[in-house]
Amino acid sequence: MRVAHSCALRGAPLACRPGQPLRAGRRSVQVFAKKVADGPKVAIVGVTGAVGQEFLRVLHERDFPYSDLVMLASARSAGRTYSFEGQEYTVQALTEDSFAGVDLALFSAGGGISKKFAPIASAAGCTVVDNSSAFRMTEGVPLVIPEVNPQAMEGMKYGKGGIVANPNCSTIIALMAVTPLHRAAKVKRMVVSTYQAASGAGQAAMEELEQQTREALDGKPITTNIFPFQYAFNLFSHNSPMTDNGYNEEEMKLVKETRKIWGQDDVSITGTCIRVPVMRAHAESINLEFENDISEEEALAALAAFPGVSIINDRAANRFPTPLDASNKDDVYVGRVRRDISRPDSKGLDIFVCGDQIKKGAALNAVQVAELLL
Ligand SMILES: NC(=O)C1=CN([C@@H]2O[C@H](COP(=O)(O)OP(=O)(O)OC[C@H]3O[C@@H](n4cnc5c(N)ncnc54)[C@H](OP(=O)(O)O)[C@@H]3O)[C@@H](O)[C@H]2O)C=CC1
Ligand SMILES: N[C@@H](CC(=O)OP(=O)(O)O)C(=O)O
Repeated sequence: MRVAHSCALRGAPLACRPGQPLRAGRRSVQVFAKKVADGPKVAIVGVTGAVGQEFLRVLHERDFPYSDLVMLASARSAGRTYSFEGQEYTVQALTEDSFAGVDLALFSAGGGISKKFAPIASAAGCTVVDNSSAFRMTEGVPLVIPEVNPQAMEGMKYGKGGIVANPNCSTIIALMAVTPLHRAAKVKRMVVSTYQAASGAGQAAMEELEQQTREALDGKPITTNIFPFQYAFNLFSHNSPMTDNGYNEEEMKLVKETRKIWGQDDVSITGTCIRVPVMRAHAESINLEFENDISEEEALAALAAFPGVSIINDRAANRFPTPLDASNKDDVYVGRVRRDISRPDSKGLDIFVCGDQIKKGAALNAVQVAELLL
């Protein structure tokens, strides 16, 4: 039976409906709790973080069935409470015993925590969807975008143990747009330039961007805790560690993860990742070289037919996707679809993509993966 409840996250009164963003400041409307006796017992690891909070929103929006929820974070947050679908939950400190009786865990507390605790959870029979980079390139661990390669996790189910990795957010957003084109004309080479939002660096980075913006407008000294540079009214090379070949780790994730997800080692990929002062949606400019001919019309038709992709491509109005179009949305937005005139043939395209980093880039993709485990 469907039961009406109000819903609140982070203590603020929120009104929400399945499939709709939560809205603050109104009295509650009807929502349909999916707490069901025969659903999985679900743990959220890193529940207090930017992605952890989004997990709760997405579970709610998608009516994800669960029999119970366990909220886990560091010892710093133990005792904090969240109200979710009409019930109070107390955050517990993550320990090795946290997964007894838990069927499914959504991890988003950083790679170190995943490395240590995901195998412990799996050994206890809990199936893990890991949002960190810890196991993405581990052989035998599927790296899944449900619209692209759901077959990679065939046979896995909640309550049976095992780890599924959620790809890097820039990779997910790029491949949501490029995969339909790849299927239409086979990508040979891909050149990606990203414009990445603060959310990719966590809740504290989002707060720093907001604080610095106020400080800059007020003519005050700029506080820099998260990044070594002023972030407001600035941009800089992605903050992930530099590797020996001059690419940073974020750029190399795009290369390696794309090859694993497509199961194709011979695709050539290069990328430059930049952090821009945008709150929560990443943008990416992508140049593509194909094995076969593909026209702009064919590309647009392939994109329009792909689930989870929306097109904003109005040349006359100079209206194309923006990070704000994509913010808080499930879909990835694609536009600026044009033939690459630097080539003599019809085997090159440019596209521009925007996707919400916390939603499809992280929590939504992970919950869609979890749905495949039901
Ligand atoms: N798919 C992707 O591309 C993305 C992946 N991620 C992954 O998710 C992780 C979290 O991202 P985000 O939510 O943005 O980060 P936040 O900094 O906003 O949140 C971090 C979370 O991890 C928890 N945590 C930190 N230390 C511990 C600990 N020792 N034990 C248990 N929990 C701990 C924090 O709990 P507390 O509040 O108690 O400190 C908090 O809940 C990232 O580090 C990254 O690995 C994130 C974004 C995108
Ligand atoms: N890609 C995120 C960072 C991140 O969390 O990546 P990963 O999950 O690959 O560690 C960003 O925008 O910076």
